[in-house]
Amino acid sequence: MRNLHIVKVGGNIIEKDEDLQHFLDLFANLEGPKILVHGGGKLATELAERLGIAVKMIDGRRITDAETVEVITMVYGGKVNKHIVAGLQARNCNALGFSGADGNTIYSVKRPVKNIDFGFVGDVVGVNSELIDKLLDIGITPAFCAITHDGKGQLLNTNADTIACELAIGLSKSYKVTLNYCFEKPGVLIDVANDDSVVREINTSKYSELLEDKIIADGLLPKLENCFYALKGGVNKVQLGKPEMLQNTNTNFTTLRL
Ligand SMILES: Nc1ncnc2c1ncn2[C@@H]1O[C@H](COP(=O)(O)OP(=O)(O)O)[C@@H](O)[C@H]1O
Ligand SMILES: CC(=O)N[C@@H](CCC(=O)OP(=O)(O)O)C(=O)O
Repeated sequence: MRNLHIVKVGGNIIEKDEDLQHFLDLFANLEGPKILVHGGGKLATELAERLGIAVKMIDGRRITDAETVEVITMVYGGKVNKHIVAGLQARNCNALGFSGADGNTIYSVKRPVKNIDFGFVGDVVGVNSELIDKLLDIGITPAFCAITHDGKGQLLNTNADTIACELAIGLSKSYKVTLNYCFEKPGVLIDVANDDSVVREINTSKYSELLEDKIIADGLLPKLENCFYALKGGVNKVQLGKPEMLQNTNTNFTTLRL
């Protein structure tokens, strides 16, 4: 089976252009087929606030009303996605920008209302891996933003970590996938203020231990849920850390195992 790298880059890196450009250097240098998935939550929050649209987050997920769908479409599908695609083109990496609606690549359903009404937030139902596979075959690097669609004309806001995870599971049928979550920390830290406290390997029992000790908190909670879901779904390797982990050097990062 061929190798495939799927790399998700988070909002804290995207927000600082210098950090984003450094990430793009390392991503563009990866050999072989690759897919980029980007967030941009912080930039969406900034624009919503400038426009006077209230921002509400619950459990790390954005409550997405009709006005917020407009904001995220402009920020994720427009500004951030096109900036990243242009940055990759400048590095001779032939990127093609996608939302899940483009080529029907990622379809989802509006999250059913239980205790909380998240609004126009999508839960992924499927991935059009056939089309993505064909694009990879002709040397295209897809760059996905955090938007999916319901097939009836509605765009849905979908967490970028989840998009990366679902793409990784969908493409694991035809590739040996390494799923990389790049963020501003060198991995899961025992002490979030100390970059030297990286947990190098987390298996399911270590995961339970870290959860019990409340070491895994905030944005890391849904991220690690996605990591283990991906491994159970057949993804070959899942790792978490700073963009340097893409270089295969001696950098510290976290590897997840079942
Ligand atoms: N134990 C921990 N190790 C590393 N990061 C942690 C830890 N606990 C909480 N975090 C926080 O989780 C955040 C990463 O989650 P998130 O903001 O969702 O990432 P992303 O930038 O990919 O969207 C980090 O910015 C960090 O502040
Ligand atoms: C439903 C939901 O919460 N979607 C996220 C999508 C962006 C994202 O995931 O961005 P980061 O990776 O930068 O956090 C949001 O709007 O914040």
